[in-house]
Amino acid sequence: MHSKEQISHDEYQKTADWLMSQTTHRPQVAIICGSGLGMLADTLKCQEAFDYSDIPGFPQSTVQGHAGRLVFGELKGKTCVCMQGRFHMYEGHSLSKTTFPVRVFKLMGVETLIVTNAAGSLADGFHPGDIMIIKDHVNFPGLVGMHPLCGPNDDKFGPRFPAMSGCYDKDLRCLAMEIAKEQGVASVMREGVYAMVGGPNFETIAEARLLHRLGVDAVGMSTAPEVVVATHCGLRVFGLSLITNKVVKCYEDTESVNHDGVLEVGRLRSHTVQQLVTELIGRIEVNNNTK
Ligand SMILES: O=P(O)(O)O[C@@H]1C[C@H](O)[C@@H](CO)O1
Ligand code: HPA
Repeated sequence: MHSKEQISHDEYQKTADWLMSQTTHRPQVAIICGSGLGMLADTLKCQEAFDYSDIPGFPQSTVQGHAGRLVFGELKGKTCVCMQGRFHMYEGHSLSKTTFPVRVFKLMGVETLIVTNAAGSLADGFHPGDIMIIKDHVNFPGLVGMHPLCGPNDDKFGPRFPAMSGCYDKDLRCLAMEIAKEQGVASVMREGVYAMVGGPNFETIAEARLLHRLGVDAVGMSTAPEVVVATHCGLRVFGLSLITNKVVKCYEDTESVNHDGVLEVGRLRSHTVQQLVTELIGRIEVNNNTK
């Protein structure tokens, strides 16, 4: 894997220009769908969709539950672009490729990024089916230099040393919690810290215990690089983790997690997640996209 592959500004621009030549939609909000959460795109009206394989420069999705389609459309008066399928480091993509669409969205005029993922819970009191608003993250690969911003900095996107202290927008987190209360789903809502690990294996019990002791509430294999790149280029970010399983922390526990189970919880909670994200997008303040 080339974790430090460099992608030039021109390459991002070419993809953005190609997409803008193929659709008249000018998105204000981008959504990245996590495992089993691709149905978020189904809510978009006046859809135009592109297979990743047809988009110049786009990587390909290889994971079950990640369709590999970029869907444009309207939702509650906002123009959106939705990734039905994301790219993970463990698929062998470089981190630049993993986060490639985020910079393309920026160049297309997107202002707000909504990231979703499936995650296992470590926090006591979190259960499968709960929806965690991401308050902050621990980017484990990033801490050891497997980081999408490694290499020469592209000043056109952002500064060499970006701050990450407020990377999950506080107002959007409050708004989402308010909406959840109005929709009568407050009892399944949580807020917490997401940690990204490299995957693709699920955690050992010792790893689970370590993460728990470190104060991690939910663990997954994505999202942090996308959020880092989005924050670097000035996008406002909101993140949700759907808790699909409890991470096994006891040697006596006979339960074990698998990807089909992860996807199944996505299906079961699809309606709730859709309702929440739809209403949030409806209430997000955006400017006109003049690209
Ligand atoms: O794309 P996300 O982070 O939602 O996918 C999670 C992590 C692994 O890719 C997979 C494990 O079931 O789901
Ligand atoms: N660990 C890591 N990634 C995950 C999990 C998990 O338990 N569940 C869904 N994605």
